[in-house]
Amino acid sequence: MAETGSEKIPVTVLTGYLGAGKTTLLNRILSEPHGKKYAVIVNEFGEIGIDNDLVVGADEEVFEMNNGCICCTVRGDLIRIIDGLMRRKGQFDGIILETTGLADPAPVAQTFFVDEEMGARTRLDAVVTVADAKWLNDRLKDAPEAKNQIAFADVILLNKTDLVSAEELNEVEARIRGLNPYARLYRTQKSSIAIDKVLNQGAFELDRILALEPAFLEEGEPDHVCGPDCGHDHGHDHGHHHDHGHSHGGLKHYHDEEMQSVSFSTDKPLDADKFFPWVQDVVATDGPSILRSKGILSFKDDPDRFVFQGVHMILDGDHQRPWKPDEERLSRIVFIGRKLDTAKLEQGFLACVA
Ligand SMILES: Nc1nc2c(ncn2[C@@H]2O[C@H](COP(=O)(O)OP(=O)(O)OP(=O)(O)O)[C@@H](O)[C@H]2O)c(=O)[nH]1
Repeated sequence: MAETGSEKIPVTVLTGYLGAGKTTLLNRILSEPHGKKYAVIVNEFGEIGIDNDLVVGADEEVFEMNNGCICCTVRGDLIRIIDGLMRRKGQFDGIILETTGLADPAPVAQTFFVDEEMGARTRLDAVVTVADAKWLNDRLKDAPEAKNQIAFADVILLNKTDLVSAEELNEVEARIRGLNPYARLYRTQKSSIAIDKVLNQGAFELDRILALEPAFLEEGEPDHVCGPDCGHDHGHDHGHHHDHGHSHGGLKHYHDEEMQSVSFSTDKPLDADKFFPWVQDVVATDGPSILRSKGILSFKDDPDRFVFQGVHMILDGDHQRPWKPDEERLSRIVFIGRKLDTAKLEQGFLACVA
């Protein structure tokens, strides 16, 4: 078992594939009247910082790490942020770290053991994985990260139970159990779960993880294969594969062989009557290759921020809150997927300007 010294700050790592329901869970946790104060760290995929803005109470508590995947380029950032938090000890009861949907949780968890300072001041409480009941089976076939997220979990939320039949649900649960028979598993809708099933679990078991990955405690860079243009010096490769983000001009592309993230923004108000038909058409046509889409939008004559979310072809959207007087009314949208036609997406988005 990991040490559970009471003076150490518990860290909950929230993981799960793109669009599974991590932010939904985070918002639930932060909205509950638990009387506790949590520091939230969000590691996001893409440069325009949408997740940060989707977290409730985002103003004072959320620390964002945008420039790269958490297991590689931003591990230093993570250590620095937590170091800063430690100086404010006593002001919060725990740290919740939401990783990008494409992160392998192993190197993230590793940070808390390999870095001496981190190990002395924090304890990894649990890796909580949100799994999308509708899409998990497909992702287990084509995304190694999805498999690792399940394998490393201490707690699994089998989410979006409303989108599948009872039979499909049993099937996906059996698949999860095949990969990880140990985790506590809960079936959820909209990540609805009692907070005490997720936080303060004392569940992260180093022994089990070492059985899965003997090199877990090795010093140095985490184990994965970087893309050809990563620019990082990795000492060894134990066969993980990971996606890395690289900024090219104004756009940020994430890619290994094929996964990429493209984002666009405009400060001109959008026309809702143009935007919705366009985005519906985009996901209807390219839904299988677009794994995730999301945006924060400013519509003409609308005082509220509109948050739009998509997972493959399923779209969701709602008014979030009024734009603040001093806030720049920037519309931002991100698409994450394979073989994206960037120019066409950009053109389509900009054509939605009112
Ligand atoms: N039908 C259905 N939709 C859900 C459920 N849980 C979450 N969603 C929706 O799924 C979409 C993605 O949810 P998020 O919580 O943003 O997912 P995420 O894992 O944080 O996504 P990334 O940060 O992009 O990886 C949103 O539109 C949610 O409203 C559920 O149980 N059922």
